[in-house]
Amino acid sequence: MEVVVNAATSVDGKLSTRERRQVRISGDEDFDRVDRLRAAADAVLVGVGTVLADDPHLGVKSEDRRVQRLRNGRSANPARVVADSRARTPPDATLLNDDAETYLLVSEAAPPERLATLRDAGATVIEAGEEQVNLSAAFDQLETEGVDRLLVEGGGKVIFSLFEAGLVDELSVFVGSLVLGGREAPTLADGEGFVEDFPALELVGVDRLDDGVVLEYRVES
Ligand SMILES: NC(=O)c1ccc[n+]([C@@H]2O[C@H](COP(=O)([O-])OP(=O)(O)OC[C@H]3O[C@@H](n4cnc5c(N)ncnc54)[C@H](O)[C@@H]3O)[C@@H](O)[C@H]2O)c1
Ligand SMILES: Nc1nc(=O)c(N)c(NC[C@H](O)[C@H](O)[C@H](O)COP(=O)(O)O)[nH]1
Repeated sequence: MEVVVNAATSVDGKLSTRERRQVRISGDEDFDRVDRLRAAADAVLVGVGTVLADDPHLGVKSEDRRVQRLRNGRSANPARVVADSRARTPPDATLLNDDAETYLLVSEAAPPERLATLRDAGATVIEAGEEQVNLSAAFDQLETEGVDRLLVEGGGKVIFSLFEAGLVDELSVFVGSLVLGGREAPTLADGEGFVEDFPALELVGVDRLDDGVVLEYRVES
């Protein structure tokens, strides 16, 4: 499976404010670029922290692109995937609506009654890992469901875990012209952090977009 990570950060590497409040970091050109990435993906993944903070939809915004997907024999929208070890996704979350299929990646620690509620709300549950989701094992199961290209839209904890597990193939980051600051504010890669064996990135693209830049990398290890 090809795993593509995309995020928008402030110039100091933050994904949002210390209150985890969404900020408009990029602009319309970047949102259109993200829409193209979504349209090219079989599924779009976020961590449950992002679901709780932003209640995202994760669908393709452009009707032309949805129509093109249907013409190509695909679903109008990519599937939605939430890394959600303890099944904390609210049953009324927007991404559980009927616009696309939704997979919840959970661990053995997820309470069975939560799983029953979320299945009733339309989710397909994939279990992998004891305490936290074992992303590598969960991705193997997603692949059997036909997910060959997965777009990851954050947040910082999930992105770090994916790098730690060596699962990232491509990374694109829109760096906006603003400073959010705050040592508690989520960054592109949170979690424990690396002290050695940092992921090796090859810079393959630099583009000016909106009032910022998009940096594109291929991940070598
Ligand atoms: N600017 C952007 O592009 C962008 C994109 C997405 C999110 N955000 C922001 O990021 C913040 C949320 O990020 P976050 O880091 O708190 O949460 P996150 O979205 O990374 O979710 C973290 C949660 O995912 C679950 N999880 C399951 N398996 C995991 C694993 N193997 N490793 C790590 N986590 C696993 C855990 O329950 C964990 O608490 C919000 O403030 C949101 O607005 C910004
Ligand atoms: N490209 C981009 N520029 C930004 O300035 C910004 N704040 C995000 N943030 C991503 C984000 O945290 C959301 O999760 C999804 O953008 C929501 O997606 P929907 O519109 O609900 O489909 N992304």
